[in-house]
Amino acid sequence: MSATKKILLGCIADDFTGATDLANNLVRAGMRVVQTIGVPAEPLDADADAVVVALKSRTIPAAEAVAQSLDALRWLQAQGAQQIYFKYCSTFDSTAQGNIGPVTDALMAALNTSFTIATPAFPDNKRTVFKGYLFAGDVLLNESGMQNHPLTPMTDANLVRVLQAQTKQRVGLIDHAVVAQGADAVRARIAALQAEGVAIAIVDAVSNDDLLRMGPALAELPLLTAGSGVAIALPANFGLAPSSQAASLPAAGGLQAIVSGSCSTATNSQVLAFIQAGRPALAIDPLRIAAGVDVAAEALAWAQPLLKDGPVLIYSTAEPRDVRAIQGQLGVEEAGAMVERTLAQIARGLVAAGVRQLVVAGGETSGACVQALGIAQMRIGGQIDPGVPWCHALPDAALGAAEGLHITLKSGNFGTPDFFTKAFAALAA
Ligand SMILES: Nc1ncnc2c1ncn2[C@@H]1O[C@H](COP(=O)(O)OP(=O)(O)OP(=O)(O)O)[C@@H](O)[C@H]1O
Ligand SMILES: O=C(O)[C@@H](O)C(=O)CO
Repeated sequence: MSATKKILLGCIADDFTGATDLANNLVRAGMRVVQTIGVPAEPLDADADAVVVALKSRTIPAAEAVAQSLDALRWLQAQGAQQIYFKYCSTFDSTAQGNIGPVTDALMAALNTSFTIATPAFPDNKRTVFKGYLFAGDVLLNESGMQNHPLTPMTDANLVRVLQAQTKQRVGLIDHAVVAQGADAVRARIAALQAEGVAIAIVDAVSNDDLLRMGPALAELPLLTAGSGVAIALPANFGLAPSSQAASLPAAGGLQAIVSGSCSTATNSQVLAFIQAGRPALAIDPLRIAAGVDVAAEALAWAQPLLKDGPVLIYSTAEPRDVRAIQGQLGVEEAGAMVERTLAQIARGLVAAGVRQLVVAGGETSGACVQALGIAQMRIGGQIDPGVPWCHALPDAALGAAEGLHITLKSGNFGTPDFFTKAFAALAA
């Protein structure tokens, strides 16, 4: 394989659904984007303005997250990337030990740069930052439910404090009063902060206009760290403007299915809406998997005769109380791993049965499915809902999908209640 053209922007995302979220915003602003699953062993064999390397590094030990991110950086630099973007969650998900701080420090050192920004603002999905405090919807991060997250409980909405606890470099703030004045004011503030010894600045943004206003000031920074929001301002820095061509994918065909392992509030309402719309849906029972039943084979046998009549849903999605009960019996990790393995096997079986339009709900579930399908890279297409695009990929040759698979990876929290029907309509449009 050989690179057809040097890329402009190189991105490192700390999870799979977050990677497609970032890619989606870049595409909407005019870049052609490819997402790779992990760091490729070979040079890029596609024409793209930006590549997003999707890692699963959000909650792994900090040293491993650093090593994987540096690996991704070296590969992106080899593809010609002129600027690097480290993408984390719009709710700044991180453990007490990191990984946002340690990965940022390591990337700054490797890029030999003494200043970068940090902003998870994503106004399209109601994540805003004001005076350094992160809001999810109308409430502070630590009142949004994120304080109870099993892996990354976020108990402080003050991002200057949160990030300062993860890095030895000094963390400062570019507040909204500066952002509102535009790029020159942001540039001046960056210079002043650098003179004070600040290395990383949290940046306020409460609207897309704020992100677009600061955009030109970001062109000079070798490294940006952010959620996906700031991405809407970057293609313009490379002379690119929104175009429908950036989102173009091969024509879609084949059968349609949804595999959902997300148990978030949003996904629960999407499953309910699909069932209420009269579409066929099958619930997976983790206790039957644990009892040794071949639940994947059962589900595939159920789906087979129905697929010709439109999309089917296979889900382990459940309400928090039911999930806790299962976790109490099987253990949190064991239950998760068992369900992920089963759903991944089902995704493989569905594609082998002719599914060519596949929706996967949940970050961990997406990781398991994409890996089981043997997908190495995806071309990013049009947006279904903020943060969720359709993608096109070539799965494992053994699955017989030589024409490729349209796939979308939906973050647990994203999408309107009718997402599962809307997604297929968007592809047909
Ligand atoms: N009924 C269930 N009981 C116990 N665990 C479950 C059940 N259904 C799914 N799981 C597990 O819960 C986890 C859900 O995580 P996943 O990342 O897929 O969704 P999410 O957290 O909603 O999405 P995101 O990370 O995008 O916010 C997976 O490990 C999955 O296997
Ligand atoms: O930024 C977000 O909220 C998402 O892209 C994400 O990272 C989900 O895991």
